[in-house]
Amino acid sequence: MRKKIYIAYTGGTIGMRPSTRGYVPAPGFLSETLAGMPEFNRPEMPEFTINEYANLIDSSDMSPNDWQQMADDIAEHYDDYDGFIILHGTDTMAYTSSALSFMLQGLSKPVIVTGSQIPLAELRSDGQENLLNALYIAANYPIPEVTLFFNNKLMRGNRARKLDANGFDAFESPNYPILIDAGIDIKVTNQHRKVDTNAQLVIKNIQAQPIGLVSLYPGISADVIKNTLLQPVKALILLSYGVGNAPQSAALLEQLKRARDSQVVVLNCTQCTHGKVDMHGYANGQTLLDVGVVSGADMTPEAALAKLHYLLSQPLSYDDIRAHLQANISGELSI
Ligand SMILES: NC(=O)C[C@H](N)C(=O)O
Repeated sequence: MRKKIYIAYTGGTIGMRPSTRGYVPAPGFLSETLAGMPEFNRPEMPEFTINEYANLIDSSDMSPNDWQQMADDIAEHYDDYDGFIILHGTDTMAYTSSALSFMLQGLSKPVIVTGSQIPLAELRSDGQENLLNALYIAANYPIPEVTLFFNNKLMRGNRARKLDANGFDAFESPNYPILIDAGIDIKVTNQHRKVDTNAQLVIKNIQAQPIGLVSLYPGISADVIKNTLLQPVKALILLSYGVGNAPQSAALLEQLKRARDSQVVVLNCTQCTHGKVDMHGYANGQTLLDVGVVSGADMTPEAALAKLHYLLSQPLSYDDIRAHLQANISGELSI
């Protein structure tokens, strides 16, 4: 029997059409375009249903409320389908796939987020290949995780990053092996979660949380951190240098101490694309540990932000949040 896949269409370039102000999402346009592509209805392909969202958006408009809408949508249709695809813009796709990896716990079915760099209706679009492969993989190589499919690679959703604004190979998984390499042969790399048929889906709700994010740069003033902490925020992500280093500025460290004293979690992620934070390596890193900064290890900034939204939405103490940040919840960090 053909598998049944549910497609939640949220917007993004894949379904856009040109306007006088650049590409915009257009209601009905994606389904209309797909109807003219017979390969989607070949007998090897699964059956699919498309739920086009009422408000199709460029993914730069995504917010945690939209993540919640997607999680609820999947929960509502979970028992009726064999797998789920989320069609999404590429700009914030890695944030959404990270957030959903924390929100959808106990998955026994695949959830694949995908989209394209050129609209499906245009010549040379990558949308057809991305969606066709995502559907085929959801039906035939079901991995019970939130994943991101792009340019023949299936990646863990909370490990993926958009690293190329213009190319078709826009996403990478810098700190974790890809899960499926969909070349001439489809190679499953065995780095994924295994199906547990007894797993029960549990939705963890997220409410938008006030989170600050500061990228360090030579000459940064402590006032930048001070002003970010005034917003107010419940957590601050510090994008530090290398293995987690920051300037030894007394004024800057004072601000981080004040954050700790007012129970604002400070999470240290590296500006480097590859590798992980280890604040024990240098004295400059050690001073951050001394003022209570938590290591983000090899988490991507996207996963770190989503994880903070997720943890701050739970009834957890400051110490609990610090502990959970350093623990592996959904495969987002290597310990
Ligand atoms: N390629 C894309 O989908 C980019 C678009 N701006 C979006 O994220 O919705």
